[in-house]
Amino acid sequence: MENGAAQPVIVAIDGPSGTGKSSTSKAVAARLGLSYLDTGAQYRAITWWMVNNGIDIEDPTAIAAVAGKPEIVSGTDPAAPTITVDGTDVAAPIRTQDVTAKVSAVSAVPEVRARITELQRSLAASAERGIVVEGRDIGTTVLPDADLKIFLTASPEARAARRSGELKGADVHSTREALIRRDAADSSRKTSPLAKADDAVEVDTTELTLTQVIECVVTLVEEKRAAK
Ligand SMILES: Nc1ncnc2c1ncn2[C@@H]1O[C@H](COP(=O)(O)OP(=O)(O)OP(=O)(O)O)[C@@H](O)[C@H]1O
Ligand SMILES: Nc1ccn([C@@H]2O[C@H](COP(=O)(O)O)[C@@H](O)[C@H]2O)c(=O)n1
Repeated sequence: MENGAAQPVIVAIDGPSGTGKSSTSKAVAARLGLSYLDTGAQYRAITWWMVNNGIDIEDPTAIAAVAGKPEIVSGTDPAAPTITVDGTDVAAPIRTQDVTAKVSAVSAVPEVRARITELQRSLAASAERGIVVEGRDIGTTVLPDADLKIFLTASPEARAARRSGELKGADVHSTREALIRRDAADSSRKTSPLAKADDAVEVDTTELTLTQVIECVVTLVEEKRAAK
């Protein structure tokens, strides 16, 4: 590129729950001076709004009818990512067990996905230096032309152990069952299910430390940048 300015790089990181997408994406973006977008937080935010507004989350027609109402704003600084709904900071309430249990039903509604996908594409397009976007359908649907696509995996046992550590000793067995249930719902929905893009690099993180995963992804991004 002219004047030595680096071209923006778009990185898509997908995978099932608890594979390390958020931790990896945030760290990679911070290391490389890129923006960062947690798309799961956006689906959680719209779910939080539905619950708060008394929408029956078992009724896709009711969800579809109001999917355009909440204004969801994501801050993409990897050092301090933010998420607001109609101006309210929802970073904490979107992480409750209640929202986690309901988010797959809301995110399966095509009108919700269309709305959130538009937001994601617009944020990616405006990221001057590039962006790391993590989710379930980024490589397949949201940003099919991403420069680099990564699909993170890990055994259900490793993921449950990581999550229950995070949830201060939550029962590993029930955590594992809940992860598997959410992945099954996300993988089986009709509209842009959780899936590995054909051209994604799969990284199994079961036996890797978080630092090793971050190094692996940083190397892959740098290789792509060098080849651009
Ligand atoms: N390779 C790893 N080794 C050990 N722990 C890890 C590893 N990667 C992530 N973790 C830890 O596992 C937990 C889940 O990671 P993270 O939230 O990044 O996963 P995720 O894929 O974004 O999950 P979700 O899709 O449910 O949001 C965190 O506590 C994180 O610190
Ligand atoms: N691209 C995406 C990202 C997320 N979802 C849905 O949101 C849920 C929460 O995601 P977390 O990463 O915060 O755990 C997830 O279970 C999906 O239902 C999605 O559909 N597409």
